[in-house]
Amino acid sequence: MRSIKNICCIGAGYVGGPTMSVIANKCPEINVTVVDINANRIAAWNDEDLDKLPVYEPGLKEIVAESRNKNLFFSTEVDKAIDEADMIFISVNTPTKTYGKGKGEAADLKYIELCARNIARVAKSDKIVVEKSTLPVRTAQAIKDILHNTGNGVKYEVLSNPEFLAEGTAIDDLLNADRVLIGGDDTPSGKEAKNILSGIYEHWLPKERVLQTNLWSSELSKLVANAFLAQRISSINSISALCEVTDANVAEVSKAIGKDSRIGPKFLNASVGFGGSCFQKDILNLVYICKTYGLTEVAEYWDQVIKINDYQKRRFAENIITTLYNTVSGKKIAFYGWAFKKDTNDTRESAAIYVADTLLEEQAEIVVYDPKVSEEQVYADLDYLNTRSEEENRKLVTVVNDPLKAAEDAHAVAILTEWDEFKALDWEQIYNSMFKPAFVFDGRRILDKQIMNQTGFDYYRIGEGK
Ligand SMILES: NC(=O)C1=CN([C@@H]2O[C@H](COP(=O)(O)OP(=O)(O)OC[C@H]3O[C@@H](n4cnc5c(N)ncnc54)[C@H](O)[C@@H]3O)[C@@H](O)[C@H]2O)C=CC1
Ligand SMILES: O=C(O)[C@H]1O[C@H](OP(=O)(O)OP(=O)(O)OC[C@H]2O[C@@H](n3ccc(=O)[nH]c3=O)[C@H](O)[C@@H]2O)[C@H](O)[C@@H](O)[C@@H]1O
Repeated sequence: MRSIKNICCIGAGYVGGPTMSVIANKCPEINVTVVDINANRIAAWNDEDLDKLPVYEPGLKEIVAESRNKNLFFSTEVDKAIDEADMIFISVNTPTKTYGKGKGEAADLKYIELCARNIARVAKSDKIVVEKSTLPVRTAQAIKDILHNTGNGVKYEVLSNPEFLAEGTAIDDLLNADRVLIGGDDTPSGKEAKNILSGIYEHWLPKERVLQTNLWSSELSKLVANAFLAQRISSINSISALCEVTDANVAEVSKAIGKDSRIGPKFLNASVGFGGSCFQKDILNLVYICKTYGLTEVAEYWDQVIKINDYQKRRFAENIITTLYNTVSGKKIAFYGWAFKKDTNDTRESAAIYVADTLLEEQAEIVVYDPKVSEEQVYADLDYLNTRSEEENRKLVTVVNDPLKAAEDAHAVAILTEWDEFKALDWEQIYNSMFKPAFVFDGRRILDKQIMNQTGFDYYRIGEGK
């Protein structure tokens, strides 16, 4: 079996960066070069100050510190890294299309195609090309078509190796993956390529956790895994609405049903709605694929997961408005958290953005505090929605770096992200600094209801009557 000396990964984002750092760390005999066209991102990956890495993940900076410039390199020299590599991971973004056919649903594959064409143009020796990005089922066919039509004699094997890490726990997820999935052709060279990639993961994972399948099962399994996970959240969030009007408690319901080993306890936390760059995008993509094959009922079934998620975000915002005597105009609302979950600086599709947008339409004033999200990012997220002018967003929204300051003279605090530090805040001091009645809307159910009520707050949380 061929041995791999050089790996190149195209795309130094939330997946490419952490995944390649772990591979380099666990496979010291392999040189790993992560390349990106975004020079700022590469400069940040190379920054001597490890707190400036472009991705915040617990445990990441330690791994980067151990391996960087030994066998882990970050570079903008894409062609050079492709040329030198035996194995090339494609880990570029695959966002939802914002134009043309499939707008708002299909995955935009232009970056993937550019990578394939770049490889076809540059490669002079045989390569294993690995799809790491999440892709619609059958994308590997398009990649093969591009690679196999160069006429220059270079041979390629295309593998699908989707990534299952979650942000905030990426390093732990990579080091202790439930499974690694490798799809490829069942030809002798396809099997050899799958075994070579399996061998890389077997440096730190038991062999039985590395699954090999055909290409299409692997591509589709990634979309299905995300759809099932998101479906659990929408299921429990739909029940949270029912709990609020029946005096049932969603946490008690989650616990009760989760004890059934057939259901299991994970991913049953009711929330203000799931966010993140992938759940919505991947389900929309699944819906689009089903429609393309004429599977209308299947498409509608999965679309409902998104609809409930939109409903949950809207419901949370509308509850704030109704509770604050049907008007938030000119009222100050402190947002605790902007990231889509704790322990990440990523804000893509964060529920906070949409809750803010609804409240801003009602002329609320919002003060945001998030320990890892910058002021520019908050404004960029709101501007991207195009609901109002950039000036208005800056007039109505302030970003501060102190949670106590955010709450000063506020009418309400809304908890949008479950950062641990919010539990340890001096809530009595917060109460004293706010307008009365002082409202707290806990979209993450992280605070103790009894203590909050004793402190004097009007405390509401998702999935429970007051
Ligand atoms: N973010 C996550 O937690 C997970 C993401 N995924 C999937 O992984 C893929 C990547 O996601 P992220 O890392 O979050 O995206 P990202 O947006 O953080 O990173 C992608 C990077 O690719 C670069 N890029 C785009 N086209 C390029 C080209 N032609 N040449 C060189 N660089 C190029 C971009 O500049 C960007 O830095 C997506 O398909 C996503 O669905 C899968 C599992 C988890
Ligand atoms: O393909 C991807 O991008 C990744 O998507 C998710 O990972 P991620 O979005 O990073 O984070 P999750 O922990 O899944 O959380 C997603 C959202 O759901 C919310 N959530 C999660 C769990 C829960 O019980 N309730 C809930 O509201 C979180 O707060 C967050 O907003 C999957 O968990 C990963 O396996 C997958 O690789």
